Amino acid sequence: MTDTEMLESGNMKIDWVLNHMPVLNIIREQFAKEKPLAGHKVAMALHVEAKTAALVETLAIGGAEVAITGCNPLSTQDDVSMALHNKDNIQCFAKYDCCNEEYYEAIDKVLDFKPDITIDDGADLIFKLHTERTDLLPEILGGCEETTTGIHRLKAMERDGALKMPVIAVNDAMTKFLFDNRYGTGQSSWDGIMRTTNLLVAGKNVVIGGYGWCGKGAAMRAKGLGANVIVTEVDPIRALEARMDGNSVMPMKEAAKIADMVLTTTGNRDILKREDFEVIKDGAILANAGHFNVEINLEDLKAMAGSVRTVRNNIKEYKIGEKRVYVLADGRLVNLAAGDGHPAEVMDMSFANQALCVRYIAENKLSNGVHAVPQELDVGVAEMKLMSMGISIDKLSDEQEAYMAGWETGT
Ligand SMILES: NC(=O)c1ccc[n+]([C@@H]2O[C@H](COP(=O)([O-])OP(=O)(O)OC[C@H]3O[C@@H](n4cnc5c(N)ncnc54)[C@H](O)[C@@H]3O)[C@@H](O)[C@H]2O)c1
Ligand SMILES: N[C@@H](CCSC[C@H]1O[C@@H](n2cnc3c(=O)[nH]cnc32)[C@H](O)[C@@H]1O)C(=O)O
Repeated sequence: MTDTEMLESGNMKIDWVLNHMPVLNIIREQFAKEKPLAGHKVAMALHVEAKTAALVETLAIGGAEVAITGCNPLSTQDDVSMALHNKDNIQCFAKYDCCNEEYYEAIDKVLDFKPDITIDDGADLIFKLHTERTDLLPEILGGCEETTTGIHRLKAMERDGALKMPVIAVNDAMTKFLFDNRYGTGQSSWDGIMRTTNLLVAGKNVVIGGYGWCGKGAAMRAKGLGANVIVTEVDPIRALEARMDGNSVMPMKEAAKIADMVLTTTGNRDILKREDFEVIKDGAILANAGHFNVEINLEDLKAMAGSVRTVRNNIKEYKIGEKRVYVLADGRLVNLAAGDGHPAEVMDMSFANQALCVRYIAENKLSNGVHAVPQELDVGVAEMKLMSMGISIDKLSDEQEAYMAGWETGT
């Protein structure tokens, strides 16, 4: 593609998703009128694709200057990156398939811009700010974190007294994780796996590693596609929930023997490792929708494999003796590295929360530590989403409110 074609393609992708992000559009209109972010500099490390671009534009419309890079070496869409870089008050440094060095150089470039607000997906910017770029911390009003694992890391920093800035845990908003992690990952992971492999899911043994919000969504959609779903867990309550939702539950070492496809969604490392590869079924297809590229231990797989070759775009074959094991998108998030990420309607709510939380940080002085998304913002996003869907709901009467709040009546 020529540069002009790239630009056009990126802008068309952004226009398409914007037509399906009604809540973000309401916020854009408010931001255009009120300019709540005037004078602020927002640094971002998120998946650079069209829905993220819609968020970036919204912040710029609100008056902010924005610098952005990727949060995963394989999730950037270069046409969208170029389209963003060509917009007023926006700089974009993200590049698809960058090496480790380029990835962290781009994080530095975003920080060179001396932001006062950050948005992370996996805490990359905040980690740098607390290690090599501590000189920038005094200017930081606060940050937002998009994902579960990022929040685990930030809470660990807070526990150790190491977190020196306020952060809003956007992932933990109800209108984020209940929809994005569950329905978003549920749909987009299978979209990524199916378009990459061109294979049938029906009738296959599908193993889902982890039964958290992402795992629940992925298992639910695999079942809907006709798979026999097997869940692995380490948490007894979630394992029980998985069983009562109709899935089989067993340790990975057992599940690997019968798996046609494995999808990891834990946020933890080594969900698939040497002992599982030793027993894994010939032809098994492995994908990750959890965190970075640590859930499938590729070092173990490489060490065991006699040969490795690319057999189709985004599919590597590892040959262990006569056995073949296929890894999608190098074990990175299959929905973003081998797909277009979550559906626009879902990211509409996640990114509405981000935009409102950036505004909240700009307008309120927060203490250092991890903060919840204010409940009124979270409920407000749900109300706007329902309104955009043409759905109205009932209201509590005064009598009902009194009945629910009191203890004198009711037996
Ligand atoms: N692909 C995406 O677009 C996407 C979207 C949202 C979240 N995420 C990421 O996915 C991961 C999961 O997020 P979540 O919100 O579902 O988290 P969660 O905490 O709700 O669920 C994780 C589950 O994995 C289980 N687990 C941990 N170690 C395990 C092990 N060794 N074996 C089996 N199960 C194990 C936990 O018990 C838990 O039930 C995180 O890294 C998050 O950042 C990815
Ligand atoms: N950056 C790490 C952490 C996991 S990303 C998981 C996050 O990606 C977000 N996400 C999923 N799909 C999209 C998308 O299409 N655009 C932007 N963000 C997305 C989602 O909100 C989720 O919390 C990594 O790449 O491995």
